[in-house]
Amino acid sequence: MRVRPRPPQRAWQGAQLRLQDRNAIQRPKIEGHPLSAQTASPGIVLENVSFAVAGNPILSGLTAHLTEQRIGILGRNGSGKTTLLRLLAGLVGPTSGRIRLNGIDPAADRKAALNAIGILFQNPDHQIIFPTVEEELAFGLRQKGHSAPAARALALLALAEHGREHWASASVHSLSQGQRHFLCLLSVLIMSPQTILLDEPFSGLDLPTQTRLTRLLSTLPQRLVTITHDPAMVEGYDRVLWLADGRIHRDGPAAEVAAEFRAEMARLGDADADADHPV
Ligand SMILES: Nc1ncnc2c1ncn2[C@@H]1O[C@H](COP(=O)(O)OP(=O)(O)OP(=O)(O)O)[C@@H](O)[C@H]1O
Repeated sequence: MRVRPRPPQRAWQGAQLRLQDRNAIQRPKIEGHPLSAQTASPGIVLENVSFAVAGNPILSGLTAHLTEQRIGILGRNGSGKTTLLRLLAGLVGPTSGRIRLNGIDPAADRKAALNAIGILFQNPDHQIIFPTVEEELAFGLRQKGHSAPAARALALLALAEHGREHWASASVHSLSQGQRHFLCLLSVLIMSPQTILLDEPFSGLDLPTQTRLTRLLSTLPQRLVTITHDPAMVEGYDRVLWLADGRIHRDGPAAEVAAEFRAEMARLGDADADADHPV
């Protein structure tokens, strides 16, 4: 659960991400299956990355080269996870240091970043911008150059593959929070990005939906970067960065880091520690 007020620019950041570069997007012809991935990639490079707001450091000196397919960013509330995700997505640039995703500077090369990166925000209402399911799914495809009928056909195909063809003309407001979340995931997958950034992907979802999504996510060929405060979410991953107080506290094999994190959280819980403790 979030314990801090969110900065104002966070609201509608998904819509902004999708709308602000509307005119900058190329219109290449997309071929192949809508849910297929693009080519594998050299990875994510963070070189001494720092980010500050009005002089207050939020992230400090992050350095890592991430080439694994399943990467977890683990940390307590306020540790800087979402800020790191926003930097990786290029929604903001670092105050100092260098970020590259598959060779792209995501804050500088918006056009390339929009094609290469998909983001699933924690709150689907920060992401959905169209009134119906079909329009929501078709939007990105239209931006990528598909004709309206082709985008519609691909949207219907994606829904049918998940047994949701009856959602096509539904108003997004008629869907539950979990269903809207699932729609957002489909909107990301239909674009076939190389890298998918997931912000607390199971937040607000019931257990069957979590199980279904876990299964779906585990089959994806893309690189996934998942941010979470829940070690169970990432312990089967390849690598986990543990963020604490805006720094990388620990970086290593997922099972190891998740176990250490879990033990430390249990220790803090037993000590009835304050939620703003740096670790
Ligand atoms: N634009 C901003 N202006 C001021 N402070 C900010 C801004 N963005 C983030 N912060 C602060 O930076 C810290 C890290 O925030 P961030 O949202 O990245 O944490 P988080 O690990 O994702 O937390 P949570 O798990 O609660 O979502 C928090 O103390 C937050 O209040």
